[in-house]
This record gives sequence, C-alpha cells and structure tokens, in this order.
Amino acid sequence: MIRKKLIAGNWKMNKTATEAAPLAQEIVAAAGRNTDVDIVVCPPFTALETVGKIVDGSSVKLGAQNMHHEASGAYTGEISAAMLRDLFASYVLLGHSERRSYFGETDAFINKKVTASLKNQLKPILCVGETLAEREAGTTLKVVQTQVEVGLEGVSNDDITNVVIAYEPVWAIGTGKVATTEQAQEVHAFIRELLTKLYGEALAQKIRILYGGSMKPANAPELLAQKDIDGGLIGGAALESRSFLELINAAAAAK
Ligand SMILES: O=C(CO)COP(=O)(O)O
Repeated sequence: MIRKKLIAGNWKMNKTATEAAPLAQEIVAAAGRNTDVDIVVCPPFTALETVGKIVDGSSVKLGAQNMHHEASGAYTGEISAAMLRDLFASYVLLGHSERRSYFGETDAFINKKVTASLKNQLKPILCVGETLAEREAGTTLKVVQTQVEVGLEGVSNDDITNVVIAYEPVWAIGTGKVATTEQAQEVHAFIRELLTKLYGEALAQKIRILYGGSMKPANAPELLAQKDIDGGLIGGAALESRSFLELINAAAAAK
C-alpha cells in the first residue's frame, strides 16, 4: 500500500496536563515502537509540553488542535506555528468543524493557516465535512469540494504530500452515528478525485484522507478496509488508551 495508515487522537478540550500525562504514557508504552501505523496525539495547548516530553523518542507524534496564521503579534489568546514547533509539534488540526461552527472559521481563514503551517514545517490535518442539513439537501459533495479547494489554495505540489485531509461528517461527530462505509468511501473517493484534478494522479495517491466521526474499535475495521480511507481522526475513543490502542491495531491490520 502506497499510503501508510494514520491514527490521530483529537483530545479536544479534555485532559489537564496532569491528566494527559498518564494517557500519553500508556499510549507510548503500548504503541511507541509501532512503525506500521503513523500515530498522532493532539492534546490541548496546555498539555502539549507535558505530552511532547513523554512521546519524545517514540514513534508517537505530537499535534496541536489549532494555530494562528500570523507569525507573531497582537493576537491575544492565540498561538503561532513557531510556538508549536518550539514544543516539538509536527502536526496541527485545522478547520475542525467545531472551530468552523463555534468560532466562525471560514474556508479562506483556514486556508491562511494551512499555508502558514506548511511554511513552518507543520503538517496540517485539514478537516472538512458536511452538516446534516447539507447532507439532507444533497449538497455534501459540493460543500466538501469548496472546503478542499479553498482550504488548499496556494499549496504547491512540493507541499501537498505533507497535508492530511480528514473527512468528518458533522452529524457523525460525538453522536455515535457513524457514516456507513459506503457514505464514507463515496466522499473519500470524491476527495481523491478532486486532489487528482488539482495535483495529478501520482501525488493524489500519496495523500492521506482520514475518516472522523464516532469511529470506534467496533466500526473501524470496516471503515479502514475501504480503498480511500487511510486512517482515522478520533475524538471520544482517543481519550482512553485501550480504545485508542485498539484503533491503532485495527489500522495495522488493515494495511
Ligand atoms: O471530531 C472528531 C475528531 O476530530 C470525532 O469525534 P468523535 O470520535 O468523538 O465522534
């Protein structure tokens, strides 16, 4: 398989630094030498340093959940790419649906972050996905197309293989309602087609497209077996080491 599977845990606004440490230790102890699957944990900013020290030297990589696109300046409450790099983050989630819906992030704004992250050697995980209303209105593919096209504006052929896309249908996030494998594969294949149009077949085949939204050990094997599903972006099931490790094992088995 040309694409190595990637399992990323998005801890969202959960875990103090004190609480994050044992979770990170358990993950490193059980999977820190696993090289079959790329593993990323994305704790809140306040736990980045603690978790970063724990995963250092293991195969578990550190990711942040957001960043600002400017290098520095008067942006109270914000965090720059350089600040993340300084704590040894190598990935950053951008455009998560919770950022889009609660904090008004637009595709154009998210695009600035995508290009800024790449400039700073951070790998962006660009999150896209439709709401329930958009799915019911039949506009899923159109919505996802705009999110991908605008999100990736200005990203060069040299940089695109450092980008990860995460398809997270909003109606499946935290709801226990997972997309069917057909629904997920349809959108993943569509995104791959879009990437092929934008970057050509050879590069598009190298880009990882993750599924997110109520992915659990029980439904992961079937999702991860789909041709264009290259891993998972996990919320709830990433907050407990046992389920997160089961997902890593499911990805290793699916490769
Ligand atoms: O939003 C998600 C990951 O970014 C998915 O969350 P859940 O796995 O809790 O549905």
